[in-house]
Formats: sequence, C-alpha cells, structure tokens
Amino acid sequence: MKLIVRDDAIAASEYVAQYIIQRINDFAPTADRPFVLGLPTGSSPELIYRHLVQAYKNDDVSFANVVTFNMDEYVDLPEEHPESYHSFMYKHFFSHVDIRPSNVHLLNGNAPDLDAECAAYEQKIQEAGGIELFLGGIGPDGHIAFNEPGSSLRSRTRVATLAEDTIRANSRFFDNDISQVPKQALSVGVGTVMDAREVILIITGSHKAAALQRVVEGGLSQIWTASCLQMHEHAMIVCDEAATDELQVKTVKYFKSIEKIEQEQLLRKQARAEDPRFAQWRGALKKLQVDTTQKAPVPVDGELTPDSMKSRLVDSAIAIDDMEKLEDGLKLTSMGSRVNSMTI
Ligand SMILES: N[C@@H]1[C@@H](O)[C@H](O)[C@@H](COP(=O)(O)O)O[C@@H]1O
Repeated sequence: MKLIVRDDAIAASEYVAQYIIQRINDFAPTADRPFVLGLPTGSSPELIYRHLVQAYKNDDVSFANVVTFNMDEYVDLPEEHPESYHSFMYKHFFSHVDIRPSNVHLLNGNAPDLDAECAAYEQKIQEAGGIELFLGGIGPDGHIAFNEPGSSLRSRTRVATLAEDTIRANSRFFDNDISQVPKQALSVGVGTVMDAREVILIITGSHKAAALQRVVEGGLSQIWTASCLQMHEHAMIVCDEAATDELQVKTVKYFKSIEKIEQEQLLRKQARAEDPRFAQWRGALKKLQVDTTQKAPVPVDGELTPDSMKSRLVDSAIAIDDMEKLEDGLKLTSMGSRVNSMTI
C-alpha cells in the first residue's frame, strides 16, 4: 500500500484527479474495451470531480469510453432528492462530461427487491470485466462505502445498516436532523472493492486522522474496514497533512521517502536504458573465479574474520583495477549530474 501525503485537500485532490486522468489515457479505452471506474460520493471527492470536469473541458481526457459503478446509495430516498447519491453524481460529475448514460451504474435504493438489485449489480460489474480502478473515501470511523465497523472483509454488494456515527456525520446534509437521514443503504462490499484491480482512497482533514492511523498502522480489522487495503496489491491512499496528525512521524517520513525514491528511480530507469556501461557492469562478475583451495588459519582469538573477496579472486578475466575504474566511472556519471539535462 502506498501513502501519498500532500499539503492540503486541494493538492491531494489534484493529485488523485491527475492520476485518474493518466490511468484512463494510458489505458486508451474504446467502446469494446472501456475503462471501468468505481466512484464514491461524499465531500472528500468533490474537488476531484471538479478537476476531472475541468480536464474534460480542456480536452485532456474523455469519459466517452468509461464505464462507472458507484459505491452506494441510500435506501428509500427518491433519486431526485438533493442528497441522494444519484443527485450528487449528476450534479458534480456526470452532467458535465461526455459519459454515456448507459455506461453509468448506480444502485437503486428503491428497487422492489433490494437483494436482487444487489446481486444484479455484482453481475453487471462482472460483465463489464471487473473494476479497473476503484476510487473511495472513508468515514471518520474508517468505513469504506457503507461497510460499517464489523462488516465482513469478504462482504459483497448488499443492504447495509448505517452506524450511529455515520448517521450523525451525514446529518449535516439533512439539515442536521438525524431523523431525516436514511438508516439503510445499498453498498458494495469490502470484497467487491478488493476485487478491483486498483484502489485509491482520498482521506482529508484532521477528523479522519484517527481512522487513517488505524487503517495504515493498525492491523487488518473488520472494525476499520478500510484497513482491507493492507491486503490489496495495488492500493494507494492520498491524504493531506491534517489527516496524518495521528500517524507516527516515522511512518509519514517512510512513505514520503518511498515517493521520493520512486521518482529518482524513474530517472535512473531512463539512465539505465541509455548508458551502455550499466550493461557492462551487469556482466562483469560472471567472469570472476574464486580460489576455493585457499584456507586462512583460524585466528588465535577464535574470531573468523572473512577475508575480502578481492584477496580471493584469481585468474580473473578482468583485472581488479579495471573493475575499480568501471565502478568509478559509474560513480562519476552519478544521476545527479545527468538529471539536469534530462527531460522528464
Ligand atoms: N458512504 C459514504 C462513504 O462512501 C464516504 O466515504 C463517507 C465519507 O464522506 P465524506 O467525504 O463526506 O467525509 O460518507 C458516506 O458514508
């Protein structure tokens, strides 16, 4: 799992939006091979949608061959209700881009048979070839979609009952009136999210800090369901500094260093491909022979100090001096001096 930390929610959202745009463009979707994107609602992804809409308007990305599956929807709330997830998605995203209405999938929380609706949703995901990238947020109690604390980590799309904390948190969208918040929702399961080939979570604000800490530093737990990401091969959490408040300093430093080193490695990759000396370096040791008959006497103090490789090399096809020159040569053309002239 990767953790990307940005200064604030604006920068974190921009990072996620750019990442999604790049993934779609690299995938080069067609009508026969669409990019299947899982999407969330909530205040956290709002800025991401704004960036995606702007990118579409700038001709930087098209959603014509993108198929979407939303995470969840309230039960017994009319679709046209301003707080339904249908309304949210059309208001913030679908109405502003070139996505085909037939490619949009949202759970119907008013279906006559909710269980059948959930089963059919899973089926549609399968038929679409599975989800390529699932974007999600989390609740302050660490829930993903509406998989509240205690949900099975293998759960599938189903009727979910909202936890007290979630009802209270979401009452801000219902005039702060808890009685108006639906008590149930249809939600993809933890297992459904885990089946996606890639998962990204956006987590911003100090009110999510405790959850982020449990998700990143705590163990895999059905109480903090977003911790499932620890078991995903391609998972990334993008957060702001405020959300890292409860993480250990060394955890944050470590993840920041991973990002920095990965960027450096991108440059090195280019250098490795361009500089023939890297290939020579790779082959050099194959020609070495080791004199295994040499047996150093055991010192009197009883300590076995391994003799250096250099003293044991005989009859080498390349002389030690040459090897040192080769290593020095590589050091001289260290990446730092080459990076300036490189276009990245
Ligand atoms: N079911 C949704 C979740 O999918 C979302 O992640 C969460 C957080 O929303 P917000 O981003 O507004 O904090 O809200 C709801 O409970």
